[in-house]
Amino acid sequence: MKGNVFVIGLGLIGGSVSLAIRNTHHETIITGYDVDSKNLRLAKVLGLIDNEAETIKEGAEAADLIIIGTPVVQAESIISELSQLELKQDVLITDVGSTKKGITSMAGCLVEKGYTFIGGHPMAGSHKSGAIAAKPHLFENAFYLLTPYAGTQTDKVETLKNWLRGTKANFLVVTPELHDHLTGVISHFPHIIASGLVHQARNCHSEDQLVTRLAAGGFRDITRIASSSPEMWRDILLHNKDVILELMKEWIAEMERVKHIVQEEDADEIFAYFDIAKRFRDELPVRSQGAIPAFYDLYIDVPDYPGVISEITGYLAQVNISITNIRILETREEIYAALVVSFQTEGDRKLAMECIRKHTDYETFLT
Ligand SMILES: NC(=O)C1=CN([C@@H]2O[C@H](COP(=O)(O)OP(=O)(O)OC[C@H]3O[C@@H](n4cnc5c(N)ncnc54)[C@H](O)[C@@H]3O)[C@@H](O)[C@H]2O)C=CC1
Ligand SMILES: O=C(O)C(=O)Cc1ccc(O)cc1
Repeated sequence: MKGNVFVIGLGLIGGSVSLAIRNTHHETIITGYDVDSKNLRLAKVLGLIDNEAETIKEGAEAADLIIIGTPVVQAESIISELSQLELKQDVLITDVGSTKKGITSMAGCLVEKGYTFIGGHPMAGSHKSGAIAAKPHLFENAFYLLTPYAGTQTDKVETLKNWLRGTKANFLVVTPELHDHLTGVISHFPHIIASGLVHQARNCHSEDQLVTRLAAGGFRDITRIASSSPEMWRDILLHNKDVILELMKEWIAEMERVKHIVQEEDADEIFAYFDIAKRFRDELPVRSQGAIPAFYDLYIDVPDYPGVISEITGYLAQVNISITNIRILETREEIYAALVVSFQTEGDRKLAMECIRKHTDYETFLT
């Protein structure tokens, strides 16, 4: 497609969307704006955008597509600022925020002026931030939820999908209310629980320092999302307060039930609690990306000898496979493997597994 795209907020998400558009629509000019002038400069140097704008007005009034890539709280004031400007009448305005009800309701001021606002949420990301972390393939196979303002023509939604097709994401149109409920269940609330588990370990740590050593393996994995940006999660919780409070009520009731069956030593009910959860989890799709980043971890059962890590990384380097993380499991209780190597994509993990199998007889596992 041809035209002017304006991206406000060139962090991990705004920058990644910008790159995906740049890689697909070669005749498009992408202008960027960021309150952090160093980050804006970096976005230009890294090729995320073609031009830098000094103000929102400068970029917005020439734009055919405006993407708000800022945190959710700032997105609301930017929407208000946009509604005061003389935008092109057929401009499309979207955002990337993790919550949709508040932002879409705020966008009423744009709709009143005849502009089209379609809320957006590409559901993939990481704990990294800023232009430096942006990647064109961040959203590949991820869900990209769209929440058009009531009454938006479907051809506008199709035009937005066309602009965004380079993300290679799976688009789904939902209402802002459904969006906030679903993401509350599968993304926002799990972040509270992950942080809660870390708090519990921290409290125990003050009594017994051994807890941090024992927490190295599985505990680290299930609480990984607790290392995400505290600012971002603060804003998300404040924006999705009603849903979070409702889920918390249900969670507390469920925990009371678990407490009761443990107290009563009701073995059948305790078994059913785990069994029902296991069955539901085992049936969850594994192929597409969900809101919480996938692991792409490969477990390698290596013998314990000095130099084994460089042996493995050496084989992977020979075939140019990049590693994002490598660690040794201190306990072997759950899976019979000692080295965990993480990759950026499923493809890299598959190649790595073939490579290790070719060069060694170490067993490899996916979880
Ligand atoms: N990080 C993640 O994994 C995901 C985040 N999101 C959502 O995407 C949005 C952005 O998050 P990230 O890209 O991770 O954050 P980020 O911190 O990497 O980027 C945000 C950028 O917005 C800029 N900014 C802040 N206020 C601004 C303003 N008033 N005007 C112009 N620029 C401004 C910042 O300087 C920064 O460069 C948030 O709403 C978040 O909820 C959505 C999906 C995943
Ligand atoms: O980095 C994390 O913790 C994630 O779970 C990724 C993520 C964060 C926010 C979203 O709205 C969607 C995905």
